[in-house]
Amino acid sequence: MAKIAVVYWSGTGNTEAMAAAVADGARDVGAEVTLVTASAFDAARLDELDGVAFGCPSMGCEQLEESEFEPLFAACEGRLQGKRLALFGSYGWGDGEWMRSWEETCRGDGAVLADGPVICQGSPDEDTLTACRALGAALAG
Ligand SMILES: Cc1cc2nc3c(=O)[nH]c(=O)nc-3n(C[C@H](O)[C@H](O)[C@H](O)COP(=O)(O)O)c2cc1C
Repeated sequence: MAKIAVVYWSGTGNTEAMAAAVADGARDVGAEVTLVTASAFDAARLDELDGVAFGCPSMGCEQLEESEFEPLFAACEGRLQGKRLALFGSYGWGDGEWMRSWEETCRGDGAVLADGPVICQGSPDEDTLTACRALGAALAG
């Protein structure tokens, strides 16, 4: 059974709803899933996981949220070599630039993207939640 963590930050609940759907998708294919906020996750736990999904909305100016999520992600970066990874998050008015740079950073860290990132504007609709569940299943598969 694959061990997966879904680690997210969400200010107003949009990325949180996506995180729950990613976790559901991974559970649906039999994975053991931990759904956890960035502030409650420890980078060292990555070593015991088969895959990790990170979720963070576009904040700052097309950046990761800087007080909790970015420091956690920075602490994880050295442990991403060869790690199966999925990315997701919500944005407001941009064109997804934060996710393109984040994906590039993760590839540079040696992570293996299980599938393309899932992003959505504002709150996730049913299609987005379906895509999130598929992302979780791909990560666990
Ligand atoms: C301080 C702040 C900065 C933001 N910066 C951006 C941005 O650069 N680009 C963008 O598309 N959306 C930006 N947003 C909008 C959020 O990404 C959007 O509201 C998102 O749905 C929030 O997701 P959440 O509910 O998971 O917190 C920003 C929002 C806040 C509060």
